[in-house]
Amino acid sequence: MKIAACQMVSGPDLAANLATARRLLEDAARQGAALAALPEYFCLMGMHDSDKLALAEDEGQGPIQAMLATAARELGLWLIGGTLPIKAATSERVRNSTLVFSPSGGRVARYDKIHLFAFDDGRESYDEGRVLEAGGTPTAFDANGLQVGLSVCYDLRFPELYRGYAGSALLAVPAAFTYTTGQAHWELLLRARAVENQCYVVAPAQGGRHANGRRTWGHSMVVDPWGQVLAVLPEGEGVVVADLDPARLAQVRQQLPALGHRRLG
Ligand SMILES: O=C(O)CCC(=O)C(=O)O
Repeated sequence: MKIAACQMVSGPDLAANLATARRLLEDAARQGAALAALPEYFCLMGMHDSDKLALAEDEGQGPIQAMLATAARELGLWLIGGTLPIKAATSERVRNSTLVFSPSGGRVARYDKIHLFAFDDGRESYDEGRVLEAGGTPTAFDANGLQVGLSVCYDLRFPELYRGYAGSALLAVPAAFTYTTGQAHWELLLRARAVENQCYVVAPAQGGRHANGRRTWGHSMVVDPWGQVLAVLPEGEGVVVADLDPARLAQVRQQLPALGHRRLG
């Protein structure tokens, strides 16, 4: 099964971002991908945190979700819809949500980012807790018999989330890592999650200079269960495609049966 990670440099214009996402998904399908993933906030890298509130959709409604469902159906893809803001049920804040659509266009899973990013090195500062409400439910879905565990960006730093997905064939990590932290940790963490859980990792990212002045690290990639980077795109818009080979997955787990040697839960 070919899997694709789409890299974007999203800006504040929703229509432009949706058009770019669609074009990249078409490219992924043309390259033979059966599953494609968009990055965190593919629909918006706004000028202010509060832009997310203005764009937030009710679950099951709105132009962003309509675009994802249509693209999945028309292109025949399992589509991991990066993230988009979904209105929280009981507060003014929003959830940072990944919605997954099957090739028939039906929504099969929703995962809300659990760990909210905060960073301040005196030059850059982020605090997602200002507008986001954290999710609390690890979520996996089944794509043609392959289990896929969901996560978002900063979640990558919390290995216990992925341990809960142990046995999955694939981990998905849509992201918008900062340039600073990405340069230091992105590949290291992705390869660690792949090696320790003996599975493939698909990591679509934001990568470049955004209209809001922010710079993201990019390096969207697919990693195999041995920790090898199969495909990577350093910066700018584009698609990376690699083969998820169930035989390779079984071989790694058989040769080094570490998943079966866990002693501490
Ligand atoms: O963990 C990091 O270094 C970056 C995380 C991030 O940018 C995010 O979660 O949006």
